[in-house]
Amino acid sequence: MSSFENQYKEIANFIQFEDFPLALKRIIDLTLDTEEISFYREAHDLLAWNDYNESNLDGKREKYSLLLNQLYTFLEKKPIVPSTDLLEIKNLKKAYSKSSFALGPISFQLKEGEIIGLVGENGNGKTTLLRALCGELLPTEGEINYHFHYQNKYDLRSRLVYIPQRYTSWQGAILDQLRFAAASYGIKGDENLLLVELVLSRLGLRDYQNLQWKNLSSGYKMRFELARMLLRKPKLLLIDEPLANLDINAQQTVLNDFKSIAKSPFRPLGIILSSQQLYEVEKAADQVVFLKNGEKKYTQSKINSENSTHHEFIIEFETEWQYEKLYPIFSALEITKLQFNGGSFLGYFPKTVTMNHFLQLIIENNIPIKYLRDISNSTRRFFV
Ligand SMILES: Nc1ncnc2c1ncn2[C@@H]1O[C@H](COP(=O)(O)OP(=O)(O)OP(=O)(O)O)[C@@H](O)[C@H]1O
Repeated sequence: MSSFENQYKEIANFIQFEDFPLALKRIIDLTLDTEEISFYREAHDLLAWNDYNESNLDGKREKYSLLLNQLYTFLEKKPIVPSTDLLEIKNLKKAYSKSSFALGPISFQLKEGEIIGLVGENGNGKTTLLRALCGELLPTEGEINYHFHYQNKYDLRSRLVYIPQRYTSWQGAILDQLRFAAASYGIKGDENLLLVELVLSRLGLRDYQNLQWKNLSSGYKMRFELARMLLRKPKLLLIDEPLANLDINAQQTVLNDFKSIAKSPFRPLGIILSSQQLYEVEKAADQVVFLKNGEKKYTQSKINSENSTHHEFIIEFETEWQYEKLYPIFSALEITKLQFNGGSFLGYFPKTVTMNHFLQLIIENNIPIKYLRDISNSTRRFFV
């Protein structure tokens, strides 16, 4: 089954199980993928109908399914973009004249449709790396190769979008700002308003479109930046700490948004994001690059399973039981180390041990467990 068919089935499921907000977001993604004004109009009409039919579930099921099927018929004829290389950095280094900090050497590759999560404690070089990648900082050594066509530095900056931690401030209502941004990217006439409305809806900004930028919360300011990004259709999105000002639900939502935007079968995008939210980033990213004192300590990859082969089974768990009660039980699994870090235990076992073995022992011995996580392949193990 192609990635597009999977996408279609997933949306059909959202409709069937009445998750209409999620279905609508994904229908808008497909609508944007068509790049056809007639579909922008259809989706716009659906949004307008929605405003007066919030509780009409049967109507929603019918209308959403109709548009989804029309989109499917159109898009199944559109060629799926094969995943190609987007960015390669080789032995990149950056030193500052007024600081002892030095980034690198760092090497990695990014393909279209992939997400890289940059993780690491404060001051370990995440922002420095993103600024070097967007051309704001000149590397001291090494290479940055962008595998997409651009004519000059200015053109390069229009093919990639860098969203820093501190946003530029904007004047006026966000609808007007986005319409202006779209016009400056060459989107004129009816298409301008239709596209901006879709993008506003896609990012949950529809109810705030007439607010002044300065009155948006920081989470919504980030969404506004993403809306500007979607209008520009870049190849590469570099974004510094996008989860920093979001509550836990919004973090999940934004990461899922990143995933579906990056993995569009027709207009894929590469994303590099930095974050302190290790678990959330690990779930969404294809590769996690862990920076420590400016150096790449570890890359976790979902794409290349060789990289994720762990040497031992490490489990983080919480229980009220004490060390002396636990250790003899876990020796049945040949535990090599049991460590308490204040809040939780870390158990280190040979790599032949699996989660099922561990769970079996927990159940057989009736150990009360409050929290449990396999961190054998997680960068979490470097933080504990
Ligand atoms: N323009 C600069 N001149 C001199 N030193 C700098 C400059 N920018 C950053 N640094 C130093 O480089 C180091 C890495 O900073 P950077 O902002 O890249 O880390 P970070 O991992 O993004 O941190 P955070 O999570 O706190 O944003 C820090 O020690 C910082 O003081």
